[in-house]
Formats: sequence, C-alpha cells, structure tokens
Amino acid sequence: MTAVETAIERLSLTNSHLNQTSLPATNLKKNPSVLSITALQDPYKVCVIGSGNWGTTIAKVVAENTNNYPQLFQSKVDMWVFQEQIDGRNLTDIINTQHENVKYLPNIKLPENLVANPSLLDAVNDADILVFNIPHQFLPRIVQQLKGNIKKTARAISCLKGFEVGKNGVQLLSDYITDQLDIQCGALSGANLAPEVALEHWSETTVAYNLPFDYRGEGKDVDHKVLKALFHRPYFHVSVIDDVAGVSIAGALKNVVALGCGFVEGLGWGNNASAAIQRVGLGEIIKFGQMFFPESKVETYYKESAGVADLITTCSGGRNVRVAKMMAETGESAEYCEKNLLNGQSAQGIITCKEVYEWLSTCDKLDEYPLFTAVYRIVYEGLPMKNLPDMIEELEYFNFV
Ligand SMILES: NC(=O)c1ccc[n+]([C@@H]2O[C@H](COP(=O)([O-])OP(=O)(O)OC[C@H]3O[C@@H](n4cnc5c(N)ncnc54)[C@H](O)[C@@H]3O)[C@@H](O)[C@H]2O)c1
Ligand SMILES: O=P(O)(O)OC[C@H](O)CO
Repeated sequence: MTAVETAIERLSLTNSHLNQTSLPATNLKKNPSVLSITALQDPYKVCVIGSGNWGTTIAKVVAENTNNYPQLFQSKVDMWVFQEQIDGRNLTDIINTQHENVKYLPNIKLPENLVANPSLLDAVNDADILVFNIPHQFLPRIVQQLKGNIKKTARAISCLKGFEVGKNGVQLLSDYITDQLDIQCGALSGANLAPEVALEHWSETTVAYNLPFDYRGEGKDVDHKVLKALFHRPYFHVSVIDDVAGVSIAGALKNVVALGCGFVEGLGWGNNASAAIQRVGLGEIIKFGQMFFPESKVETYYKESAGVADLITTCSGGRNVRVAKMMAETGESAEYCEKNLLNGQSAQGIITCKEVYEWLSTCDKLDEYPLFTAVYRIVYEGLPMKNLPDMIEELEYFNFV
C-alpha cells in the first residue's frame, strides 16, 4: 500500500460515521430543555402597534403563539393599522377578510386570530403586552396619543430600530417609551429580514428585557419565560437576555452601515469592499455603545443575533442596502430611491444617519466615527461615494527624505 493509499484509508475510517444514516437523533442534537411556566388566571392580552413589513410579520408570529398557549395569552391579537385605501377598500377590511396584508406583506396568510384595528386606542384598550413595531419617525406622535390610554400595569417590547435624539440627548427607543408612558419596555432585534421570517424560513432573534422595580412576581407579570413563549417559533428561535442597550444600538446602527455597503455595491466594487465597510462599521457600532451606553455589553455585538448577524444579513439583502445601491446606480436622492423602490416601506438608515450625525456633532466626536460621518455626508451633502475609502481610512503616505 502506498503512503497515499494508507492516508486515504485512515481518512475514510475516521470519517466512516459521516456515512451512517441510522444514528439516533439524540446523538446529533442537544436534548431540548423544557421551561416550566405558571398558567395564568387572567391570560395576557397582546397588542401589536404597527402593520408594516416587519410589523405584520411579528404580529403573525405573536398570534400563532397566543393561539398555542391559552394558559398564558388571550388568543385574539389586535394589530393597529395606520388606515389606508387600497383600490377603494380599507386596508383593515382586506386584512380581516382575506387574512393578508396585501400592501406590506403580500402573499402571506395571516392567522385568523390576528385582527386589524384602525383605532389605536381601541387596539391598546386593556392590553397587558404592547409590541411596538412602526418606523421610528412615527413613534413620538403615537406615544402622545397613548398617554393616559393604556393599562398602568402594561409592559412593552420595542421592535423598532433607531434612536430618539432630542433634548435628552441620544435615547434608546425602549427608554423613550418607558419615559413617555411610564411602562417597562424591552427590545427585540435580530438578523430578521421580514420576508424570510414571514415565509417561516429559520432565523434567530434576540429579546432583551429587564424586570422592573415593581415586578409583580412569576405568574403575575411579564418575565423572560413569558417573552420566550410569546416570540419563539419553530422557525424563529429566540434568545432572551438583559442587555437592552446592546441589542438596540446594534439594531439601529447597522442600518447606517448598510447604506455604506449599498453605495459600494452600486458602484460595482464587489464583496471585498462591502466586507471592509462592515468591518469598519462593526468597530464604530461597538465604540458608540461603549462611549454613550456603557451599560451595553461588547459580547452582545458578536454573540447575539442582534449583533453582527443582523449587520451581515442587512448588508446582504436589506432595504437600506437596496436604496443606497439605487442611489449609486442612478444618482437620485435617498428619498427618491426609498419612495420608488419600497412601496411605502421605510429605510430607517436614512433618518438614523442624520440623528447619529447630529448627536456626534453635538458631542464633538465626528472624527472618531468616520464611516457614520461619511454616510451622512453622502446622503445629505452629496459628497461623492467614490471617496468613501479616503473618508474612512487614515492613510499613511511615504515621505522620502
Ligand atoms: N422589514 C424588516 O425586514 C424589519 C425587520 C426587523 C426590524 N424592522 C424594523 O421594524 C420597524 C418597523 O418596520 P416595518 O418594516 O414594519 O415598517 P415599514 O418600513 O414596512 O413601514 C410601513 C409602515 O409605516 C406605516 N405608516 C406610514 N405612514 C404612517 C404614519 N403617518 N403614521 C404611522 N404609521 C405610518 C404604514 O402604515 C406601514 O404600517 C423599523 O424600525 C424597522 O427598522 C424591520
Ligand atoms: O430591510 P432593512 O434594511 O430595514 O433591514 C431589515 C432588518 O432590520 C434586518 O434584520
């Protein structure tokens, strides 16, 4: 036997288990763990505020689970819909009869216990859990309407990706909801392109929530187990953690990085350039978290779906990258491309890069965030995209003496 034949035989022996097809399943995967959870006398009523591409998708996820766990949740889920007319019919009527959101999530069958409601105050009436899911530019007006009209004991989860920048400086949207409505609010974010989740293609997400000081105890209040039951599906795997800041920062800022990736993609520069933008972007995301939200944990950015996984998926196929690519290919403005490409949906990076720029400018920190600054200047000041490498790199030149 030659040395090569010996090596091949050894390799095939070592790998022989790979050819076995009859191994018991328990040898291939971890035993599933079981969460024990207290059944409730008054199951929680859940309301989803928003009905866009992600709003409708997460409402579908939630309604499937409220149907599954009658010990925990009332089956009916109200989804507040910003009313609009589609071919002369109310969008809410179409959703409630066809069980499909024909404008924002076409061709996806919605559960019948998901009810579209055009009245915000009626939808939130008596709700114990509020799931916020709207483009964040509309949040201030919505919380104004909710003030004094929600249950005092309600808890909330924000699925929004963005910041509130105002007189309180830069704020997480979950903190803004807590401040405005005096209810505890966590965050859900992950590598979750809505069309894929809606088709029930497997993905992961991260839910972050802290028990409030007035936590009423297990079986009486929302906790990590309740949130897992509300959001986890066989195709949508949920990890529940405490780091609300890390989850929210990563979710908001990856949209700015995705615009940068869209620019280089539209210029035809390929995958290497996109990877370079993501590398610099991840660094600026982590630095932003450590500088302005020191309670956020660095490990969230690389361990959780809300971190680098969301950055990768958004920069591969999200709406922000598509809008920026069209800007590069056509020379049109961000607003024009968003309007013409997205049929009423939003690319949140366009607003977020402005908010971040204003905040960094206030803090005199623009120099430390060259990518975020460059993206803003390209979108709002028309700087040439082809200068992006120079804008984000500290080049060292040779000086011959
Ligand atoms: N789409 C995704 O893949 C995805 C995934 C994860 C997270 N998110 C985040 O979820 C949030 C919501 O995104 P989306 O995809 O559900 O929304 P979207 O981008 O589809 O926006 C459309 C929604 O905005 C609503 N709207 C329009 N004008 C309004 C007004 N004046 N007042 C209130 N609502 C109005 C529309 O009715 C519709 O429900 C964003 O922060 C987004 O970043 C989106
Ligand atoms: O389509 P985008 O760019 O808004 O990104 C969608 C999600 O945030 C991806 O997780």
